[in-house]
Amino acid sequence: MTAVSALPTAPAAVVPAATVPASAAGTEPLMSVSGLGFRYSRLRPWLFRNLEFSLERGEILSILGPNARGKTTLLKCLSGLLKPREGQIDCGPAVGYVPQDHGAGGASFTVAEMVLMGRSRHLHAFQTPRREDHEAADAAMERIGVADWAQRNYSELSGGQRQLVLIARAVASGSELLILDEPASALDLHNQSRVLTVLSGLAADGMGVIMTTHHPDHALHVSRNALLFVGSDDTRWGPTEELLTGSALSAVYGLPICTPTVGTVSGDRVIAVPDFGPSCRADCPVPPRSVHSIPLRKDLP
Ligand SMILES: Nc1ncnc2c1ncn2[C@@H]1O[C@H](COP(=O)(O)OP(=O)(O)OP(=O)(O)O)[C@@H](O)[C@H]1O
Repeated sequence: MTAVSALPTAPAAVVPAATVPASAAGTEPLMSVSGLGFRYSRLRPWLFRNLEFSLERGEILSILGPNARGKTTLLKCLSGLLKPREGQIDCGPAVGYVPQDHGAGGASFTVAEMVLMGRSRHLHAFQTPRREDHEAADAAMERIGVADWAQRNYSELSGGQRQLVLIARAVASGSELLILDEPASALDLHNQSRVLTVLSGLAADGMGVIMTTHHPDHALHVSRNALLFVGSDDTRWGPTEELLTGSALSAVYGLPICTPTVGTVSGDRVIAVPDFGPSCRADCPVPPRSVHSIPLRKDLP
């Protein structure tokens, strides 16, 4: 296992995993990962190496990074769908995995049947779902807000609706650890809020949640800790506000991003605002006030 100290020096509060206390409360982490590395073959580059983090009960960990950097691959390793090339994953509970691909395939199941499938790990082969399985599925559909579609055909739902159904299926599974690949990517603003609220509620109930997201705002909103893919051998884990700074996000995504604190109806929030550049329409009512220089990845502390 390569020592974490081999990583470039991280910002002061973004401490290397090995020095992070397992838990302020002294409880066992739900999942702990050390020295994790993966590449699809010897001929392909490493997507990540020396990856270290842990997740406690009641925590939502957000994973961020550019496209094709290896986030889905990491989730598949954490869910047991892919075997890491190196390192170790210690995980006690069963994991509920919600994939990124929401294609309906040729399936002609109802929403209720799809959610009930989440109970399969509680059943023997060919066993008919019991009353408690139906109750768990119904409760999950109510919680996620998809109960009204119970008898609709899953394949006829929109992408966003299917995303909510798959989250309900994972909730119905009763897993203590949910791993979700971009759970809010196809959702409108109201449903993004609904999913973040549901995930926060599950965490408040003592579950652990790991999700990928392309929305720094979502991470800042619900996650105490985040994991940021900076480069193939530079993956950082730390407190969200201290990891997802404007300069770090600008360097990772290659465009100026600032992170102001704004007042909202529910309190002050740190948000991430990207500057999409000269594509801004000419009659934009607020002229740009300053030109940011984008820090390069190599310049990150
Ligand atoms: N089965 C596979 N065999 C070989 N390469 C793969 C396989 N699956 C994914 N890859 C490659 O691994 C890299 C990382 O893919 P991955 O889906 O993990 O990225 P990601 O960070 O989740 O991307 P996105 O943000 O676009 O969803 C990509 O270059 C992808 O083409």
